[in-house]
Amino acid sequence: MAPAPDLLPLAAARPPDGAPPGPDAPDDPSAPAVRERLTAFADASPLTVLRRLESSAKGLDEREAERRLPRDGARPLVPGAVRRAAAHLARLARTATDPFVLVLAGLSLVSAVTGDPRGAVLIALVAVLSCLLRFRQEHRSDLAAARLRALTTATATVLRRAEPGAAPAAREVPVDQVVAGDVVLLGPGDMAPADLRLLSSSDLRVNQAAFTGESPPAGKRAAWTGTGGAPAGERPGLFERRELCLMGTSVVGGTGTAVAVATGSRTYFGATHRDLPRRAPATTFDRGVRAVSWALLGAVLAAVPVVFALNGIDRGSWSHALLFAVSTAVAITPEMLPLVVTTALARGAAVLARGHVLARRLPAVHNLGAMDTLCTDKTGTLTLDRITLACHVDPLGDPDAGVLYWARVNALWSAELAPEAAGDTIDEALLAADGAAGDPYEDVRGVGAVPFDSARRRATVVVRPRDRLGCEVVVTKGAVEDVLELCERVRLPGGTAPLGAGERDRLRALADGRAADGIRLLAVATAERPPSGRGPGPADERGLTLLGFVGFHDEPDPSAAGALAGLARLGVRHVIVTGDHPLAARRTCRDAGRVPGRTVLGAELAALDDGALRDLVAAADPATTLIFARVDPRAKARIVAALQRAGRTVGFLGDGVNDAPALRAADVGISVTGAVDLARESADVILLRKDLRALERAITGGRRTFGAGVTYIKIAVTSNVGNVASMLAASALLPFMPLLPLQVLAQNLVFDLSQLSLAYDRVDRAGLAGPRTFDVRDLARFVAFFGLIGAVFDLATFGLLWWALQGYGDGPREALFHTGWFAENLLTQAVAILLLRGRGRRRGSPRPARPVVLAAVALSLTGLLLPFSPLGAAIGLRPLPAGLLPVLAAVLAGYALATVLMRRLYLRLFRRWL
Ligand SMILES: Nc1ncnc2c1ncn2[C@@H]1O[C@H](COP(=O)(O)OP(=O)(O)OP(=O)(O)O)[C@@H](O)[C@H]1O
Ligand SMILES: [Mg+2]
Repeated sequence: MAPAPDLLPLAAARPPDGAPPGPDAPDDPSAPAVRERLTAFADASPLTVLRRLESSAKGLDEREAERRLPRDGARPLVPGAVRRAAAHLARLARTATDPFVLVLAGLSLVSAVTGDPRGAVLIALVAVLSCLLRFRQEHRSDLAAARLRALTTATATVLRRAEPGAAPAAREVPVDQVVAGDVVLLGPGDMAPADLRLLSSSDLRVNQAAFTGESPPAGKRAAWTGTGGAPAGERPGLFERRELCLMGTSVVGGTGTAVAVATGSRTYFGATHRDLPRRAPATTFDRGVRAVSWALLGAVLAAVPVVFALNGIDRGSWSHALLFAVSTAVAITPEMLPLVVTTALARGAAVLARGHVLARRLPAVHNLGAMDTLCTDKTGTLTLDRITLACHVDPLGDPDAGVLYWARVNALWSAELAPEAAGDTIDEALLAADGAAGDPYEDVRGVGAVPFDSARRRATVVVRPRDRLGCEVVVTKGAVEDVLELCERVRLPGGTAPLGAGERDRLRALADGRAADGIRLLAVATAERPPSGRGPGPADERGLTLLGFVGFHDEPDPSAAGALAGLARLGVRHVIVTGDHPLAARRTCRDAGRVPGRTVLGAELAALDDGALRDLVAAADPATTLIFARVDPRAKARIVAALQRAGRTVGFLGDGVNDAPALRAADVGISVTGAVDLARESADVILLRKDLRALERAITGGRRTFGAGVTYIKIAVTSNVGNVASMLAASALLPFMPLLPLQVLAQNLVFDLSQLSLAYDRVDRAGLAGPRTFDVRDLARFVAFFGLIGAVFDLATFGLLWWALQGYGDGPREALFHTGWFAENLLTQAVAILLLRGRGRRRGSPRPARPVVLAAVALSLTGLLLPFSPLGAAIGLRPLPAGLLPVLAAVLAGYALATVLMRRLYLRLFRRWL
């Protein structure tokens, strides 16, 4: 096998000053120490590095790797027990500093100071209980999420020998089993599994954006620059060192081999980031919640001073008035919101997992529900990526064995010289094709390769024919338009001829014709040159002569048509974003049962500014599929961003290295299990089976989860706002407080617990018909309509209670009034949950789930029975006289009837429910 191009003659290695540390050297985990160590590794020659790490270019043997594992590999950034304890503490701190808990703690303190120890203890209990509930739920969802993530961990390819003398073989191992001294093979889409010192490379480019924030990839070379002697101030930074690929960076193009010099917590990444900073943009749902929270905060700020003043002025006890005002503030806030949302999300993720869809991040479930546009690539998503050779033709379109021969030379030596980039389905199809003349393995010897990557859309090898001394052949194959640009001549049956403009047009038309038939056409071109003595670079692809074309079949995925039809029914628009030919994309689109719409080329895209691109995507016809063809990876991400600017919630489904930037930019990045590591690591959701129909169920699942959250918020805010409004009115009308502060809190707690059940409810089918949005105006309308009914019936209750309790003395009357209103509140709340959760059985809402029914029953029983218990007595409730029950029943019936009527009116007016 030919030597790898950038590999330094190892014998020339000279150990520089400041030799790098050996494998068993003690390590200082601080960032400066790590930087120092890595610099020493970069300064040293490859041979020195390998020697220091007691390894060789052939890799470690399995026994040695195993010996190093406990010390070196499988090392999480922080030991497991410490990490778990830290996570618990952090979670506890988070729940304990929740604003609601802080308010309760403050209230408890005020009660203690104002001489109400019983109140203080009760309030503290409420705070602790809510803390524990939330802690447990978050812990469980974190565990579930970690389990799901573990199913999709990345692997690395290392060279290992079965035993010390044996030949090395490439082996896939989980990233956490890579040890210092392991020789790692890098290809497009791989993530650096450790801090690596390159041993050889070919046109290697690495994305370091996670550290440097710069998106253009950085070129890397194994060449030893020997900067060891330079003064410290003039040394390049770690990321400018071309010899190093640091953990957390990923390969976007080219190939390389490298030795792992540091793993886990000893890496630069480990020293600087204890936790991977994954950008988690706010979901549509989060943005809605934030808007609601601000509105409620405004309501609290407006209500509290009024309540305080009314109760203080009227009744003289300012400390009591303060307590009451703060309790009112607590009553208005939907404290259970985070808990309900995480519970619903965890449930949603579990349901998705049953349908073989993994949510790597919980909030992605919401975005699945909100997604209104799905971008997909073509190859491997809409097609099966089962590529077979269809034709090999000369520039006139006639069958020609010579073209196939050179295409195979290119495929074989690409795979041979850059094995890390192997696995390309086009190359595999070429190698599997038989019937070609000559044996590229015997006739020529590879000198160097510039492997395929999506931005260049071509692959080049340089070979030396064995029968012709003093001659090298550059062989390029790739996308027709791109290769034609590089050609100066064309080989025709009579000999070669210069490639004029007319001839170029003819060749392009020939390629278009094939593409429209669904054939994937690659151009093949060669150039002869005297041996140059160095490896090839993109600059060598010059003065080529076009030999002809090789064409491939790629079967359409039979599940695609059904899946895309399903998406259309769900109201999700479809966009194709592909690196392939525009006509091939249109053909695939038609094969998948969709009408191809406007088709935009990568070159056109580059000429548009962001605003124009946004207008273009906004103007696309929703009934057709918008197509972007011949786009490179960065343009894919740009298209996603443009759709987002046009107000869409965008999903991106892709499996290639060229999809990674778009997967990250999308609201939901979706990938499949077979995808390259980089694509899977960039995605939020993974389809465990390669069946697009799973996506339809996942979207419905996302909408359910979104719907459950919205239902909770609507019901909670409606009843809280209605309740506080009547509390305000009562403060002004009554000679005493309508409820004692403790009673307000107790009532609030039971409300919240009962509303928790909504996370388990069945969702109104109408909520699944289209992408979910969170419309704050719609929420405000809902609250105004139904909160009003609540307040009206509260006031009716006040009047009736006032009238019914005439015969009692001042003290008992006040206590009974409190009890009556307390009971009535809980009963109406139970009715509200059952009636507001959907548009009604007759209009197609499903029956409430059992937890919801149980919650409603428990709520009613608490309202009726708590006054008879010691706990009720402790918060100042008295047993209700039997005579009051008919009064309560009448109000309740009135409330239920009014709500049903209002629901009908509301639906007629606004034609939508939750
Ligand atoms: N191994 C290869 N050698 C040479 N050229 C190739 C090779 N593989 C692909 N190409 C060319 O590069 C183009 C772009 O490939 P890329 O992988 O970016 O996208 P794609 O796989 O065609 O499409 P999609 O984005 O839908 O997955 C291909 O259409 C083809 O013309
Ligand atoms: Mg692809």
